[in-house]
Amino acid sequence: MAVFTPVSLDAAAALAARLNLGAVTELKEISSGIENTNYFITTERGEYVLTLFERLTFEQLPFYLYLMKHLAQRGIPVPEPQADAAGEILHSVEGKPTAVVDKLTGSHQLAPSALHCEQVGAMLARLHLAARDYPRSQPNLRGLSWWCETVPAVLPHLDAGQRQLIEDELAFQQGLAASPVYATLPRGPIHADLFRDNVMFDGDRLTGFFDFYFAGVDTWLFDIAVCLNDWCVDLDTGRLVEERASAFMAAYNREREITHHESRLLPALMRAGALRFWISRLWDLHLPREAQVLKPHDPTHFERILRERITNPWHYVPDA
Ligand SMILES: Nc1ncnc2c1ncn2[C@@H]1O[C@H](COP(=O)(O)OP(=O)(O)OP(=O)(O)O)[C@@H](O)[C@H]1O
Ligand SMILES: N[C@@H](CCO)C(=O)O
Repeated sequence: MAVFTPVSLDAAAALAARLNLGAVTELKEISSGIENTNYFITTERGEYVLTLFERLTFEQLPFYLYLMKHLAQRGIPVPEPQADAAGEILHSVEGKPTAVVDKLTGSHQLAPSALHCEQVGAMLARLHLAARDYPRSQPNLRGLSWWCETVPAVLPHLDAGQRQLIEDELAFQQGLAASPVYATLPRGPIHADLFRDNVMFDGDRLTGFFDFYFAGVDTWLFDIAVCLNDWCVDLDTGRLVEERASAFMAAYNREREITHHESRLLPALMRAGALRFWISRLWDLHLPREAQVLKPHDPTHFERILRERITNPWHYVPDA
Protein backbone atom coordinates (compact mmCIF):
# COMPACT_ATOMS: atom_id res chain seq x y z
CA MET A 1 0.00 0.00 0.00
CA ALA A 2 1.09 3.53 -0.56
CA VAL A 3 1.83 4.90 2.87
CA PHE A 4 4.81 7.13 2.27
CA THR A 5 4.69 8.79 5.69
CA PRO A 6 3.39 6.74 8.62
CA VAL A 7 1.06 8.69 10.92
CA SER A 8 0.86 7.80 14.63
CA LEU A 9 -2.45 7.58 16.46
CA ASP A 10 -1.23 10.46 18.70
CA ALA A 11 -0.60 12.73 15.71
CA ALA A 12 -4.01 11.89 14.20
CA ALA A 13 -5.71 12.46 17.58
CA ALA A 14 -4.04 15.87 17.97
CA LEU A 15 -5.28 16.97 14.55
CA ALA A 16 -8.80 15.60 15.17
CA ALA A 17 -8.92 17.56 18.44
CA ARG A 18 -7.88 20.74 16.66
CA LEU A 19 -10.67 20.20 14.13
CA ASN A 20 -13.15 19.56 16.93
CA LEU A 21 -13.94 16.07 15.58
CA GLY A 22 -13.91 14.35 18.98
CA ALA A 23 -11.81 11.38 20.09
CA VAL A 24 -10.33 9.11 17.44
CA THR A 25 -11.72 5.57 17.61
CA GLU A 26 -9.93 4.13 14.56
CA LEU A 27 -7.08 5.02 12.23
CA LYS A 28 -6.72 2.74 9.22
CA GLU A 29 -4.22 2.86 6.36
CA ILE A 30 -5.82 3.00 2.91
CA SER A 31 -4.48 0.29 0.68
CA SER A 32 -4.85 1.98 -2.70
CA GLY A 33 -3.71 5.20 -4.35
CA ILE A 34 -0.23 6.04 -5.53
CA GLU A 35 0.14 9.76 -4.91
CA ASN A 36 -0.48 10.52 -1.27
CA THR A 37 -0.53 8.98 2.18
CA ASN A 38 -4.19 8.29 3.04
CA TYR A 39 -5.90 7.00 6.17
CA PHE A 40 -9.52 6.50 7.12
CA ILE A 41 -10.01 8.19 10.46
CA THR A 42 -13.09 7.49 12.56
CA THR A 43 -13.92 9.83 15.40
CA GLU A 44 -16.84 10.35 17.75
CA ARG A 45 -18.30 12.73 15.17
CA GLY A 46 -18.02 10.67 12.01
CA GLU A 47 -15.81 9.16 9.32
CA TYR A 48 -13.15 11.13 7.46
CA VAL A 49 -10.14 10.74 5.21
CA LEU A 50 -6.79 12.04 6.42
CA THR A 51 -4.38 12.83 3.57
CA LEU A 52 -0.72 13.77 3.81
CA PHE A 53 0.31 15.29 0.51
CA GLU A 54 3.58 13.87 -0.73
CA ARG A 55 4.21 16.02 -3.81
CA LEU A 56 1.90 18.99 -3.58
CA THR A 57 3.10 21.98 -1.58
CA PHE A 58 1.53 24.32 0.98
CA GLU A 59 1.40 26.92 -1.83
CA GLN A 60 -0.39 24.64 -4.35
CA LEU A 61 -2.92 23.00 -2.04
CA PRO A 62 -5.35 25.85 -1.26
CA PHE A 63 -6.47 25.77 -4.92
CA TYR A 64 -7.68 22.14 -4.59
CA LEU A 65 -9.08 22.33 -1.08
CA TYR A 66 -11.04 25.55 -1.62
CA LEU A 67 -12.26 24.19 -4.97
CA MET A 68 -13.72 21.18 -3.14
CA LYS A 69 -15.37 23.51 -0.63
CA HIS A 70 -16.73 25.71 -3.46
CA LEU A 71 -18.20 22.70 -5.27
CA ALA A 72 -19.65 21.17 -2.10
CA GLN A 73 -21.37 24.47 -1.34
CA ARG A 74 -22.94 24.39 -4.83
CA GLY A 75 -24.39 20.91 -4.41
CA ILE A 76 -21.74 18.91 -6.26
CA PRO A 77 -21.13 15.73 -4.20
CA VAL A 78 -17.45 16.07 -3.23
CA PRO A 79 -15.68 15.61 0.13
CA GLU A 80 -15.70 18.83 2.14
CA PRO A 81 -12.44 19.77 3.91
CA GLN A 82 -12.67 20.20 7.69
CA ALA A 83 -11.66 23.54 9.19
CA ASP A 84 -10.17 24.41 12.58
CA ALA A 85 -11.49 27.20 14.82
CA ALA A 86 -9.67 29.80 12.70
CA GLY A 87 -11.29 28.47 9.49
CA GLU A 88 -8.01 26.93 8.24
CA ILE A 89 -8.44 23.80 6.07
CA LEU A 90 -4.77 23.12 5.29
CA HIS A 91 -2.89 21.60 8.22
CA SER A 92 0.50 19.98 8.87
CA VAL A 93 1.41 16.47 10.11
CA GLU A 94 4.99 15.12 10.15
CA GLY A 95 5.99 18.32 8.33
CA LYS A 96 3.74 17.42 5.36
CA PRO A 97 0.72 19.44 4.21
CA THR A 98 -2.35 17.61 5.47
CA ALA A 99 -6.13 17.77 5.09
CA VAL A 100 -9.06 15.96 6.66
CA VAL A 101 -12.09 15.64 4.39
CA ASP A 102 -15.49 13.96 4.68
CA LYS A 103 -15.56 10.30 3.77
CA LEU A 104 -17.96 9.67 0.89
CA THR A 105 -20.38 6.76 1.07
CA GLY A 106 -20.51 4.05 -1.56
CA SER A 107 -17.86 2.21 -3.51
CA HIS A 108 -16.22 2.23 -6.92
CA GLN A 109 -18.01 0.97 -9.99
CA LEU A 110 -15.11 -0.73 -11.74
CA ALA A 111 -17.24 -2.33 -14.47
CA PRO A 112 -19.44 0.59 -15.52
CA SER A 113 -22.48 0.34 -17.75
CA ALA A 114 -23.92 3.08 -19.97
CA LEU A 115 -26.10 4.09 -17.00
CA HIS A 116 -23.03 4.81 -14.83
CA CYS A 117 -21.28 6.67 -17.66
CA GLU A 118 -24.37 8.79 -18.18
CA GLN A 119 -24.34 9.89 -14.53
CA VAL A 120 -20.62 10.69 -14.61
CA GLY A 121 -21.08 12.72 -17.81
CA ALA A 122 -23.97 14.74 -16.38
CA MET A 123 -22.18 15.39 -13.07
CA LEU A 124 -18.97 16.39 -14.83
CA ALA A 125 -20.84 19.05 -16.81
CA ARG A 126 -22.48 20.29 -13.60
CA LEU A 127 -19.05 20.45 -11.96
CA HIS A 128 -17.64 22.51 -14.85
CA LEU A 129 -20.54 24.94 -14.64
CA ALA A 130 -20.41 25.15 -10.83
CA ALA A 131 -16.69 25.97 -10.92
CA ARG A 132 -17.05 28.83 -13.39
CA ASP A 133 -17.09 31.46 -10.63
CA TYR A 134 -14.32 29.84 -8.56
CA PRO A 135 -11.97 32.75 -7.89
CA ARG A 136 -8.63 30.93 -7.51
CA SER A 137 -6.53 29.87 -10.45
CA GLN A 138 -3.79 27.32 -10.93
CA PRO A 139 -2.74 25.63 -14.17
CA ASN A 140 -3.09 21.90 -14.74
CA LEU A 141 0.28 20.87 -13.27
CA ARG A 142 0.21 17.67 -15.36
CA GLY A 143 -0.39 19.59 -18.59
CA LEU A 144 1.71 20.15 -21.71
CA SER A 145 4.68 21.82 -19.90
CA TRP A 146 4.98 18.82 -17.60
CA TRP A 147 4.79 16.40 -20.54
CA CYS A 148 7.62 18.30 -22.24
CA GLU A 149 9.76 18.16 -19.07
CA THR A 150 9.03 14.50 -18.34
CA VAL A 151 9.28 12.83 -21.75
CA PRO A 152 13.11 13.20 -21.86
CA ALA A 153 13.34 11.52 -18.43
CA VAL A 154 11.35 8.46 -19.51
CA LEU A 155 12.80 8.10 -23.04
CA PRO A 156 15.76 5.92 -21.95
CA HIS A 157 13.25 3.34 -20.69
CA LEU A 158 11.45 2.98 -24.04
CA ASP A 159 12.16 0.91 -27.13
CA ALA A 160 12.62 2.56 -30.53
CA GLY A 161 8.95 2.24 -31.56
CA GLN A 162 7.72 3.69 -28.29
CA ARG A 163 10.22 6.56 -28.47
CA GLN A 164 8.99 7.44 -31.94
CA LEU A 165 5.36 7.34 -30.83
CA ILE A 166 5.83 9.47 -27.74
CA GLU A 167 7.95 12.09 -29.51
CA ASP A 168 5.59 12.31 -32.50
CA GLU A 169 2.57 12.63 -30.24
CA LEU A 170 4.21 15.30 -28.10
CA ALA A 171 4.98 17.29 -31.27
CA PHE A 172 1.37 16.84 -32.45
CA GLN A 173 0.04 18.08 -29.10
CA GLN A 174 2.38 21.08 -29.09
CA GLY A 175 1.10 22.04 -32.53
CA LEU A 176 -2.49 21.59 -31.41
CA ALA A 177 -2.01 23.72 -28.27
CA ALA A 178 -0.60 26.54 -30.40
CA SER A 179 -3.47 26.47 -32.94
CA PRO A 180 -6.18 29.18 -33.12
CA VAL A 181 -9.01 26.62 -32.84
CA TYR A 182 -7.55 25.28 -29.58
CA ALA A 183 -7.64 28.82 -28.16
CA THR A 184 -11.44 28.88 -28.61
CA LEU A 185 -12.04 25.89 -26.32
CA PRO A 186 -13.93 26.82 -23.13
CA ARG A 187 -11.80 26.51 -20.00
CA GLY A 188 -12.14 26.51 -16.25
CA PRO A 189 -11.24 24.40 -13.23
CA ILE A 190 -11.29 20.71 -14.21
CA HIS A 191 -10.85 17.50 -12.21
CA ALA A 192 -8.33 16.11 -14.74
CA ASP A 193 -8.13 12.60 -13.20
CA LEU A 194 -11.74 11.42 -12.99
CA PHE A 195 -11.12 7.69 -13.37
CA ARG A 196 -13.40 4.88 -12.18
CA ASP A 197 -11.52 4.80 -8.86
CA ASN A 198 -12.19 8.48 -8.18
CA VAL A 199 -15.98 8.21 -8.25
CA MET A 200 -18.34 6.61 -5.73
CA PHE A 201 -21.63 4.86 -6.42
CA ASP A 202 -24.18 3.56 -3.98
CA GLY A 203 -25.69 0.73 -6.00
CA ASP A 204 -26.26 2.39 -9.37
CA ARG A 205 -26.55 5.94 -7.99
CA LEU A 206 -23.55 8.28 -8.18
CA THR A 207 -22.66 9.52 -4.68
CA GLY A 208 -19.50 11.50 -5.24
CA PHE A 209 -16.37 12.62 -7.05
CA PHE A 210 -13.14 12.79 -5.10
CA ASP A 211 -9.34 13.02 -5.39
CA PHE A 212 -9.15 16.55 -6.76
CA TYR A 213 -5.39 16.78 -6.34
CA PHE A 214 -4.65 16.84 -10.07
CA ALA A 215 -7.28 19.52 -10.71
CA GLY A 216 -6.31 22.72 -12.49
CA VAL A 217 -7.51 25.26 -14.96
CA ASP A 218 -7.54 23.70 -18.40
CA THR A 219 -9.98 23.01 -21.25
CA TRP A 220 -13.25 21.34 -20.27
CA LEU A 221 -12.71 19.09 -23.27
CA PHE A 222 -9.55 17.61 -21.72
CA ASP A 223 -11.61 16.56 -18.69
CA ILE A 224 -14.18 14.94 -20.99
CA ALA A 225 -11.41 13.14 -22.90
CA VAL A 226 -9.81 11.77 -19.71
CA CYS A 227 -13.20 10.35 -18.66
CA LEU A 228 -13.96 8.79 -22.05
CA ASN A 229 -10.54 7.10 -22.05
CA ASP A 230 -11.27 5.44 -18.72
CA TRP A 231 -15.03 5.05 -18.24
CA CYS A 232 -15.85 4.14 -21.82
CA VAL A 233 -13.07 1.75 -22.84
CA ASP A 234 -12.71 -1.96 -22.99
CA LEU A 235 -9.83 -2.43 -20.53
CA ASP A 236 -8.32 -5.36 -22.43
CA THR A 237 -8.01 -3.64 -25.80
CA GLY A 238 -8.26 0.10 -25.06
CA ARG A 239 -11.06 0.32 -27.63
CA LEU A 240 -13.83 2.78 -27.00
CA VAL A 241 -17.18 1.20 -26.19
CA GLU A 242 -19.47 3.26 -28.38
CA GLU A 243 -22.61 2.72 -26.31
CA ARG A 244 -20.98 4.01 -23.12
CA ALA A 245 -19.18 6.89 -24.86
CA SER A 246 -22.39 8.07 -26.53
CA ALA A 247 -24.31 7.84 -23.23
CA PHE A 248 -21.58 9.84 -21.46
CA MET A 249 -21.48 12.55 -24.14
CA ALA A 250 -25.24 12.86 -24.51
CA ALA A 251 -25.66 13.31 -20.75
CA TYR A 252 -22.84 15.87 -20.59
CA ASN A 253 -24.29 17.70 -23.57
CA ARG A 254 -27.73 17.92 -21.95
CA GLU A 255 -26.22 19.83 -18.99
CA ARG A 256 -23.83 21.94 -21.08
CA GLU A 257 -24.01 21.98 -24.84
CA ILE A 258 -20.59 21.29 -26.28
CA THR A 259 -19.40 23.68 -28.98
CA HIS A 260 -18.72 22.90 -32.60
CA HIS A 261 -14.97 23.35 -32.02
CA GLU A 262 -15.10 21.00 -29.04
CA SER A 263 -16.74 18.29 -31.16
CA ARG A 264 -14.08 18.82 -33.81
CA LEU A 265 -11.14 18.57 -31.39
CA LEU A 266 -12.44 15.71 -29.27
CA PRO A 267 -10.40 13.02 -31.10
CA ALA A 268 -7.19 15.06 -30.66
CA LEU A 269 -7.92 15.68 -26.97
CA MET A 270 -8.55 11.98 -26.43
CA ARG A 271 -5.02 11.44 -27.74
CA ALA A 272 -3.82 14.13 -25.30
CA GLY A 273 -5.56 12.35 -22.42
CA ALA A 274 -3.92 9.04 -23.36
CA LEU A 275 -0.49 10.66 -23.69
CA ARG A 276 -0.79 12.36 -20.29
CA PHE A 277 -1.37 9.09 -18.45
CA TRP A 278 1.12 7.12 -20.50
CA ILE A 279 3.79 9.63 -19.46
CA SER A 280 2.80 9.75 -15.79
CA ARG A 281 2.62 5.97 -15.54
CA LEU A 282 6.06 5.63 -17.16
CA TRP A 283 7.38 8.20 -14.75
CA ASP A 284 5.87 6.42 -11.73
CA LEU A 285 7.20 3.06 -12.91
CA HIS A 286 10.74 4.04 -13.85
CA LEU A 287 11.43 6.91 -11.46
CA PRO A 288 9.64 5.71 -8.31
CA ARG A 289 9.64 7.31 -4.91
CA GLU A 290 10.15 5.57 -1.57
CA ALA A 291 6.99 3.93 -0.25
CA GLN A 292 6.28 1.15 2.15
CA VAL A 293 4.41 -0.67 -0.60
CA LEU A 294 3.67 0.80 -3.99
CA LYS A 295 1.80 -0.71 -6.92
CA PRO A 296 2.50 1.35 -10.04
CA HIS A 297 -0.15 1.35 -12.76
CA ASP A 298 0.64 -0.32 -16.08
CA PRO A 299 1.89 2.28 -18.63
CA THR A 300 1.32 -0.01 -21.63
CA HIS A 301 -2.44 0.34 -21.08
CA PHE A 302 -2.24 4.00 -22.11
CA GLU A 303 0.25 3.32 -24.87
CA ARG A 304 -2.40 0.95 -26.29
CA ILE A 305 -5.14 3.56 -25.86
CA LEU A 306 -3.02 6.21 -27.58
CA ARG A 307 -2.33 3.94 -30.57
CA GLU A 308 -6.03 3.06 -30.71
CA ARG A 309 -7.11 6.76 -30.64
CA ILE A 310 -4.69 7.56 -33.47
CA THR A 311 -5.83 4.63 -35.61
CA ASN A 312 -9.54 4.82 -34.82
CA PRO A 313 -10.49 8.41 -33.91
CA TRP A 314 -13.98 8.67 -32.41
CA HIS A 315 -16.30 11.53 -33.29
CA TYR A 316 -19.26 12.53 -31.20
CA VAL A 317 -22.22 13.70 -33.22
CA PRO A 318 -24.91 15.25 -31.01
CA ASP A 319 -28.49 14.17 -31.76
CA ALA A 320 -30.25 16.70 -33.95
N1 LIG B 1 -13.20 11.30 0.54
C1 LIG B 1 -13.16 9.97 0.43
N2 LIG B 1 -14.24 9.23 0.75
C2 LIG B 1 -14.23 7.89 0.67
N3 LIG B 1 -13.14 7.18 0.30
C3 LIG B 1 -12.04 7.85 -0.04
C4 LIG B 1 -11.98 9.27 0.00
N4 LIG B 1 -10.75 9.66 -0.37
C5 LIG B 1 -10.07 8.54 -0.64
N5 LIG B 1 -10.83 7.45 -0.43
C6 LIG B 1 -10.43 6.04 -0.61
O1 LIG B 1 -9.02 5.97 -0.60
C7 LIG B 1 -8.53 5.40 -1.80
C8 LIG B 1 -7.20 6.08 -2.18
O2 LIG B 1 -7.40 7.46 -2.34
P1 LIG B 1 -6.92 8.20 -3.66
O3 LIG B 1 -7.43 7.49 -4.86
O4 LIG B 1 -7.26 9.63 -3.50
O5 LIG B 1 -5.34 7.98 -3.58
P2 LIG B 1 -4.16 8.93 -3.89
O6 LIG B 1 -2.87 8.23 -3.65
O7 LIG B 1 -4.35 10.20 -3.08
O8 LIG B 1 -4.38 9.31 -5.38
P3 LIG B 1 -4.36 8.48 -6.77
O9 LIG B 1 -5.74 7.99 -7.02
O10 LIG B 1 -3.99 9.58 -7.66
O11 LIG B 1 -3.37 7.41 -6.68
C9 LIG B 1 -9.65 5.60 -2.79
O12 LIG B 1 -9.64 4.65 -3.81
C10 LIG B 1 -10.88 5.46 -1.91
O13 LIG B 1 -11.20 4.11 -1.73
N1 LIG C 1 -5.54 7.92 -12.52
C1 LIG C 1 -4.10 7.78 -12.62
C2 LIG C 1 -3.43 7.62 -11.29
C3 LIG C 1 -3.14 8.93 -10.63
O1 LIG C 1 -4.28 9.45 -10.05
C4 LIG C 1 -3.76 6.56 -13.48
O2 LIG C 1 -4.61 5.68 -13.59
O3 LIG C 1 -2.66 6.52 -13.99
